[in-house]
Amino acid sequence: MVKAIEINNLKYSYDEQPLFNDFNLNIEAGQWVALVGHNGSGKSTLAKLILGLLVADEGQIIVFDEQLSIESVHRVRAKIGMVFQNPDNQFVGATVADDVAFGLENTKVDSSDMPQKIDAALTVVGMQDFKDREPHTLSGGQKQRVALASVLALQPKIIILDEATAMLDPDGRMTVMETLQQLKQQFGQNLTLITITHDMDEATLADRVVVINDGRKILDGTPAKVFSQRRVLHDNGLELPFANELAYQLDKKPEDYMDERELIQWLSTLNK
Ligand SMILES: Nc1ncnc2c1ncn2[C@@H]1O[C@H](COP(=O)(O)OP(=O)(O)OP(=O)(O)O)[C@@H](O)[C@H]1O
Repeated sequence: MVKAIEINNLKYSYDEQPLFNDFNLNIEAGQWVALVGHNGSGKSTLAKLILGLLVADEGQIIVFDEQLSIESVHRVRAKIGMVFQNPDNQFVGATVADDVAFGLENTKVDSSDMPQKIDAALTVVGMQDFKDREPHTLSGGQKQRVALASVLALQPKIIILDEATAMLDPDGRMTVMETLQQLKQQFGQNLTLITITHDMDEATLADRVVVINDGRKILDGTPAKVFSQRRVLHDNGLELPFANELAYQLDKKPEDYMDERELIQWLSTLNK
């Protein structure tokens, strides 16, 4: 197993107020991890620590065998792409293609290779036909896919999406999630995804769900394992995914986890 991220005995305090105290987390290369927790649980802080935007008080953060330090922070950051919540705050270019080019211009990519790299990144997210469009004319979901293309063009090994769908309508959310599913299929072991989200339905799409609260890991496992813990989730201010809550209300036990497709199958058998 190749480790993408290894966090050992992490301690971090804001103004003497401890948030992480002996926090540990290992993420395998190629894994899609949904990091969930209610407001203020520490998700964004963890992302900032992994990126070296905040410096841990104690402990180690290792990204693909390289320990994060003042000396290594630029090399570590180059392995990680970030997509943020507000699609409108992520554009600098006059067109979609300019925008993808902007990140590439800061790298050593030969300018003659740029058009091909821009096209390739936009194709991966299904936005190649929009390359001459002005970003402000796109929908929220399309903007986030372009933001993903800009990150992908830099060939990161890890992409962290911090509430990247929170400002999108259901359609936009769905297209971004479908894009992530495609990325996972296409890149396999070569791309690790971390989605920070309040949306439990989105979290069901990940390989693994990590629930944190007050900087502590509360649950960690497959969606089936984590979402069978209805009581624990409620105690930590979280809901079940829609399909699970509905199944529960229809008298299924919490441990009878089913995703949306399985719920539909089960409901259709009740109808017969
Ligand atoms: N710059 C800061 N100075 C002091 N405290 C902070 C700072 N940033 C965050 N905190 C505190 O640290 C805790 C964790 O915040 P963080 O933003 O990591 O949580 P989160 O899980 O990402 O929340 P949300 O879901 O609302 O984005 C909160 O109690 C927050 O008030």
